[in-house]
Amino acid sequence: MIRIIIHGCNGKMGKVVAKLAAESPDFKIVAGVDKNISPLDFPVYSDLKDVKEEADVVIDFSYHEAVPDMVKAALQKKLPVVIATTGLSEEELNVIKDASKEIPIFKSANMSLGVNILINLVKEAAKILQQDFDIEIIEKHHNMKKDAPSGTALMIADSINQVLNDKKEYVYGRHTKTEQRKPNELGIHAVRGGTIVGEHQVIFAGHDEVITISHSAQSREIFGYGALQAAKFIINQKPGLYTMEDLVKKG
Ligand SMILES: NC(=O)C1=CN([C@@H]2O[C@H](COP(=O)(O)OP(=O)(O)OC[C@H]3O[C@@H](n4cnc5c(N)ncnc54)[C@H](OP(=O)(O)O)[C@@H]3O)[C@@H](O)[C@H]2O)C=CC1
Ligand SMILES: O=C(O)C1=N[C@H](C(=O)O)C[C@H](O)C1
Repeated sequence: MIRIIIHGCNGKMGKVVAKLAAESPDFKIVAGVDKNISPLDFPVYSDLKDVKEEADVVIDFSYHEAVPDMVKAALQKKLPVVIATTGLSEEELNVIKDASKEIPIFKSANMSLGVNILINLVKEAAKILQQDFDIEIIEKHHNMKKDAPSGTALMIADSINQVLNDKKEYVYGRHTKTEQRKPNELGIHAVRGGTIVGEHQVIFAGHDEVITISHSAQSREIFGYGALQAAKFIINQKPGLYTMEDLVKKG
């Protein structure tokens, strides 16, 4: 049985992870960390460094500013970490990279299998269409999401740039633009409203034709399930920074 600490346990995703873990004989939530420390089915602390329970891994769905201290505490405790939180700054990413020299860290802006398949399809399309098609990404999320654009939209954009001969420049929305679109642009657009779980569309627009590759998350459970699979994977790895690609490769 894998013993888990959930960082951000009182949030929307923290609660989903706790519910899925409780339904499985393979996982046990031994403690949680959150700003709100009312106890759940497990003890809840305000800081990872104060957690007394023995654990095998930390799963983090919290807020970008909370991630560096969480990673430093995991490093002290020599605990592997699964990071799902998005909106991380360069500085926060550097803390993660440095820590991954000493502990195994799994990080993905999207824990669903589907988005990771979409990324493979989009890379193939981008290779073929790069000369004549404009690429734009539209993401849609619920009205409580704090970061924009989504981590997934940025991850998709970065994976497109990996395969292009001439790298694109990201353009976020176009509300202040007064000139026409340049060929080297990759537009990224964020929509926020209601309870949309998470939608990503990648549009390849050519002359008189448009190809759209899209993914629509229909529940938060797909992310929670992916995070638990990532936890199972990361506890057996050497120190390093791992992604969904590593997990999918492993089968
Ligand atoms: N990779 C993936 O597949 C997915 C990633 N995400 C990402 O995960 C993150 C969380 O999403 P979601 O659950 O919807 O967000 P919520 O706001 O519902 O949950 C975040 C939780 O973390 C808590 N928190 C904030 N700061 C701290 C801190 N310093 N220490 C401990 N806990 C803290 C929040 O408390 P309070 O509310 O009091 O601020 C809240 O309870 C986001 O970045 C989101 O983009 C979401 C879904 C899928
Ligand atoms: O905040 C969310 O809800 C989600 N965030 C992730 C992101 O920023 O890409 C993943 C998912 O789409 C849900």
